[in-house]
Amino acid sequence: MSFAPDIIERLARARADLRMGVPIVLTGEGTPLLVLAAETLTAERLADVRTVGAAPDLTLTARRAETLKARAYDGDIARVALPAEADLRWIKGIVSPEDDLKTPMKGPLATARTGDAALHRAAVKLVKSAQLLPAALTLELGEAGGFALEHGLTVIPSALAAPHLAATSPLHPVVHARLPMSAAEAGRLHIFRPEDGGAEHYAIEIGRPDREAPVLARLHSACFTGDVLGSLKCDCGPQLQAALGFMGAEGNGVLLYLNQEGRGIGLANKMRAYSLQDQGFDTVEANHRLGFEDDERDFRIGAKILQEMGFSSVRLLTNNPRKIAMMEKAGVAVTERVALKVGENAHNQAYLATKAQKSGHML
Ligand SMILES: Nc1nc2c(ncn2[C@@H]2O[C@H](COP(=O)(O)OP(=O)(O)OP(=O)(O)O)[C@@H](O)[C@H]2O)c(=O)[nH]1
Ligand SMILES: [Zn+2]
Repeated sequence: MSFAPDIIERLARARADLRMGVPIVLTGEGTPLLVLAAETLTAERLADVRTVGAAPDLTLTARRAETLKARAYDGDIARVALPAEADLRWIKGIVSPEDDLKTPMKGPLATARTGDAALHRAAVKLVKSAQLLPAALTLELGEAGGFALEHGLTVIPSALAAPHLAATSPLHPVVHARLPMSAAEAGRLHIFRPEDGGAEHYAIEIGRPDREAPVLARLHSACFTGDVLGSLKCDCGPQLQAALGFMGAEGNGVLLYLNQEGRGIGLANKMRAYSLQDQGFDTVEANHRLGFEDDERDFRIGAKILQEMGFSSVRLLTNNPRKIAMMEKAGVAVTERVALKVGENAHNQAYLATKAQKSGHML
């Protein structure tokens, strides 16, 4: 019998630690690494890191490095040597693009080209999975166990963590209850909870769809600004209402409300992207300047929930070919694509055009 947390539980702890600014320790084949999320780093902790001995690096994604004109010798990441005089402001300026236009010359930045970067890569992945800016202050430790014990830090063995950072967590139904809605009186809301301590996702079942036939389905990603505030910058609110309306009119359907705000980067980062959009960058460029890929969502979650509910084929309401491909790959057949074009306005025309040009959306 053991009360000790397993690797999934330790990863959940590590994410919470990083979000609060607490360091964690990554172990693996190479030298153990002390990891702090750059976004939540404080001046006090930076000063503490400098007392440990080794010279810290600032590990960034290659996307962010490209914006900073820093060479990414490690492929998808870059290890920037932290100059001895660099203070907290300097670090925040490197990892966050808010001031890119005000202070465009941040370099030249020296990046490491030798040594093993596997743990640095794992560090960025972990920080990103905590929905923080994908950048970490990383410091090689002589020894991990005693240091972690002395400071009460969470230790993550990277080999054990890797499969869980790449996989979709299993999800389990928690509860469901009747929910009459204006779009459909015969509604039922199901709550699904992932095993990894991440956000819950919801399924809105309308009517009692036949599990043996393709169900009219929508994978909707949370958009606080569009869904709740009626933002005109995107088409999410009208798409949500139209999808529920179609299902109500047919009498059957399933709408998955996936808590993957901002295409998986979280609301804070989406607002950072919006601020970059106000400086003239489009939705894809803004994500890249922040260090993210165009779309960080894991659509396998949607397939898992549908399968858990007993569905194996869908008529999918979408204009996004990636959603169709990912559903098929995850084992849910898409027998038909049902177009969902609503909510175009003067504010979101460029956004929709960019999605068509750069993300392959069907117009
Ligand atoms: N990062 C980022 N996310 C955005 C932006 N505008 C909207 N979003 C998010 O994008 C997601 C909307 O995606 P969906 O409605 O599923 O749209 P889609 O991928 O275009 O696919 P379909 O609507 O099915 O065609 C939501 O999570 C929004 O919060 C933006 O400018 N930047
Ligand atoms: Zn939106």
